[in-house]
Amino acid sequence: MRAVVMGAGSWGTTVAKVLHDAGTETTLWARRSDLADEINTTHVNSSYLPDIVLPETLSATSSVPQALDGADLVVCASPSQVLRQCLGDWREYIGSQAVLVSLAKGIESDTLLRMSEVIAEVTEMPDEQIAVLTGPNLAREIALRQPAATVIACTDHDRARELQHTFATGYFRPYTKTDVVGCEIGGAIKNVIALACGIATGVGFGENTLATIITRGLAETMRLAEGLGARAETLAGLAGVGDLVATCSSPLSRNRSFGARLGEGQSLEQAQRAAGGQVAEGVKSCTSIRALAAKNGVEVPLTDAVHRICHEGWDVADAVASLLGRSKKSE
Ligand SMILES: NC(=O)C1=CN([C@@H]2O[C@H](COP(=O)(O)OP(=O)(O)OC[C@H]3O[C@@H](n4cnc5c(N)ncnc54)[C@H](O)[C@@H]3O)[C@@H](O)[C@H]2O)C=CC1
Ligand SMILES: O=C(CO)COP(=O)(O)O
Repeated sequence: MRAVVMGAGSWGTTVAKVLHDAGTETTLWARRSDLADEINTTHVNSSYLPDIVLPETLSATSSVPQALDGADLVVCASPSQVLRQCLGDWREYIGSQAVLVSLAKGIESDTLLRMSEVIAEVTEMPDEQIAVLTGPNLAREIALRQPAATVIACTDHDRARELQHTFATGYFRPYTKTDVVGCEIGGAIKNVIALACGIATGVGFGENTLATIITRGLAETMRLAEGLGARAETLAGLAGVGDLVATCSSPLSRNRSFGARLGEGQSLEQAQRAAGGQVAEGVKSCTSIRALAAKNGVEVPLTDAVHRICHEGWDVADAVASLLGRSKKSE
């Protein structure tokens, strides 16, 4: 088995380290040649994972043909909104028998497709060759080898089991699932809910507000996921509640931090500048998830409020009034 991780952001770099620790021969592809050089010579990715020393035998390249040559496992580590464009550049070098694993947590703008759907559309690979890895996995903690679990989902359970072995280490424990839809919807929405938690923290609201957002965010996630054919149990697991709790609670989350800056009064542009090139997927996915929900007749009031704060000029008071002024319901 030879693996390549396509994308040397914080999660791509970390997953390459996990695969290496799991005993899988792994190459990391970086868009920038200076970053590939830095990883090869200093074994550090100072742009995205400063202070983490990478294994000396983990090599990086910025050449797409070299990275993909002979790769059995292609891990797609680009942000959601550029994955299609990246796959277009990679497609001709991906072997017909290769297995593709998506790490991205988002819904594509305009098409409203999940990432595994984007991969299938661009590469024309069958579903049995496409999997998703998702769960409560803040990159820095995993890079420090702190224990955590994840989910590897593929419609072909045997394939998911093979990948489970490929990614398993003494600190990283993958579980398998066949519910790809539930896993991807859980991973995409939790970023939006983490933005909402960050906004609440930024304006100074406390734990009751956060617990309310997380719990009602989970309800919203389950409604949409089930509406799209997912199983409720998936959202009760690592890819749903697990990731939601980790992302909504941690100052390491880029989405939560982005939301906090908005809550403190920064503009979208100021918060984007402060993110320093790191992706907060929820900022774009709030709009695509809202549209996906509308298309399927599912109510997503928190996602709607985050979209309006990010893109329609609402302030937090508008969002609170709208959310708490909704018709009264049973839980
Ligand atoms: N960082 C984390 O803790 C985790 C991230 N993820 C997901 O992994 C995906 C990748 O995120 P990170 O590695 O964290 O990214 P990052 O925010 O650390 O780095 C940005 C990455 O995007 C690439 N990039 C930026 N603009 C691009 C463009 N126009 N074309 C191609 N590539 C471009 C950069 O080269 C870099 O690799 C995201 O969907 C994220 O939600 C999932 C689990 C954990
Ligand atoms: O997906 C993540 C943790 O599982 C990372 O979240 P952020 O993108 O908000 O940092």
